[in-house]
Amino acid sequence: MATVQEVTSESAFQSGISSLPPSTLAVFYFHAPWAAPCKQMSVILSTLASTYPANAPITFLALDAEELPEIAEQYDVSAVPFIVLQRGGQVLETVSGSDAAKVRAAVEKYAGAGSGEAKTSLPPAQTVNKPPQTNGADTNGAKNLAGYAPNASDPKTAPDYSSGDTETNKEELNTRLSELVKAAPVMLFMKGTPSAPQCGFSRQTVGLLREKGIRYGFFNILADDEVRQGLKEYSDWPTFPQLYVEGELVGGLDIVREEFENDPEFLNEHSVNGQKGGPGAASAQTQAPVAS
Ligand SMILES: N[C@@H](CCC(=O)N[C@@H](CS)C(=O)NCC(=O)O)C(=O)O
Repeated sequence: MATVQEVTSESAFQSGISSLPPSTLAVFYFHAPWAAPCKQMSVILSTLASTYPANAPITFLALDAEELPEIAEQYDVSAVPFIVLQRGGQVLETVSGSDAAKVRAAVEKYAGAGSGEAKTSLPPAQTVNKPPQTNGADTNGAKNLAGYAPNASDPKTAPDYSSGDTETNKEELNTRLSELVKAAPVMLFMKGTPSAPQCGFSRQTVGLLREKGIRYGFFNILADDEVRQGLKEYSDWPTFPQLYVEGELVGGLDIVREEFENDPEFLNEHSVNGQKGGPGAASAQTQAPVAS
């Protein structure tokens, strides 16, 4: 049966894909070790892979988006989990977030169904009735409810918010937010991505961080309305961007700009040239894509 192969270097990736027959469907799975939803997606993908025989014209490759930033950038990975389906060098489809049914439907659309003898049960492939998108500006459709409210977009299995679950859902959301704000030592919650900001305030904040050589992770709040609205309440801060250092809110663009003006040492230890750089500090700025 087919398995998911972890790719550990760019050269391994390049030689791996260049040796694929043009008819083989390649499924690239970008993940990050700290992103809880990736744990679930890893299980989903190995289960899905196991439904195909080893000699089927399909290959599953897993890539750590932070370890392999150039490949992640090449495929516009702005959030993890992120799945790319490619054949003959052409990207056919991408799936952002960890909706198992969506991933399975996409793979089956291009590779046909596997034997159906999955190691563990998978949700059936289905056309998901998505609720209306609240953010038209979402660039990649990323919506990461998985791990917190699986299949929330499926009306048959979506949690019933009217039946007294509200407190639990809020707790789950707050747990998720408290993890997200600490996902990297410096975390920027912004509209869009550093390479394609969707709002002038976010663009200027990215510009400042870049100018100062700060290493940071980012989260595109346009891709997740739950995080967008939840974070306002969680941090009692009504707008974006929001910059966090070690999980603590610094503020928006105005505050960040003020901090840089008033304190030449501000975020210095997180800069590429910072004294406390540690391993990897000499490398280029890290913009860790964060689960969204
Ligand atoms: N003065 C603010 C400007 C930020 C701002 O006004 N952001 C607005 C427009 S991009 C916002 O996030 N509104 C709430 C929302 O869109 O959810 C700052 O320093 O960050």
